[in-house]
Amino acid sequence: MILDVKDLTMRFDTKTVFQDLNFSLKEGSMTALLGPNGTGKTTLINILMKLLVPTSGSFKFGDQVRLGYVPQFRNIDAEYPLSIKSFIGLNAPLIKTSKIKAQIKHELEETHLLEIQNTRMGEASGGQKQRAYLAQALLDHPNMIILDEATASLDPVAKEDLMKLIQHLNKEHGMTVLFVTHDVPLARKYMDEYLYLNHQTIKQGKMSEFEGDYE
Ligand SMILES: Nc1ncnc2c1ncn2[C@@H]1O[C@H](COP(=O)(O)OP(=O)(O)OP(=O)(O)O)[C@@H](O)[C@H]1O
Repeated sequence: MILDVKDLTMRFDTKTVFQDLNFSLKEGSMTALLGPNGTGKTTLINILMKLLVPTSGSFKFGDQVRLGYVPQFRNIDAEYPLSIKSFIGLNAPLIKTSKIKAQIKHELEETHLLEIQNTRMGEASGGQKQRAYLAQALLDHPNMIILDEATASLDPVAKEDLMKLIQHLNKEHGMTVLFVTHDVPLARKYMDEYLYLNHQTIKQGKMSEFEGDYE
């Protein structure tokens, strides 16, 4: 197991977001974290990223885990001056040795951004910006990535491109994927398992057996 969650409970003041969540993720799995608005998906991710402390319960990552996090791309100002390449390099030491330059180039290739590396982030499309965030995360050589609504504001083609890239990382590099989304059809197409957070509890199963689209 790459992640084991035990009796995890989160309360804000008197509001219980979820109670006694139990689940685990297998190494190399592709899991969609689904659930209606406000059921605590982001809260759960923030706990796993150690940005929030749970009220009770625990979780444990496998000893070898290197966790990467890909946020939903922000509305970067059209005037934002950094190129795609420089933006990715923000997640690397300031002094760019040849080794680091080679790593950045590798991630530009991996995320299909090499040819447009000098485009300003402000001018890049939503899909390109989202792939730049992914490339930033990949610089840390993660073997597990958490993506928070990474396809939410992308057009259909950009969505498919991103999902194919994630699929490639999973199949070719054995990356474990936890993908927060509201897009059930997309999850059905690309994910193997689901975690469904609702009514303060979580259900886990095979994506092909997920019933309904809850929206
Ligand atoms: N810091 C906080 N203080 C108090 N309540 C909070 C805090 N953070 C989140 N909440 C509440 O916890 C609940 C879960 O929020 P969360 O953002 O985790 O849901 P979500 O499933 O990610 O929603 P969405 O799908 O809309 O992104 C919400 O009712 C929210 O108002």
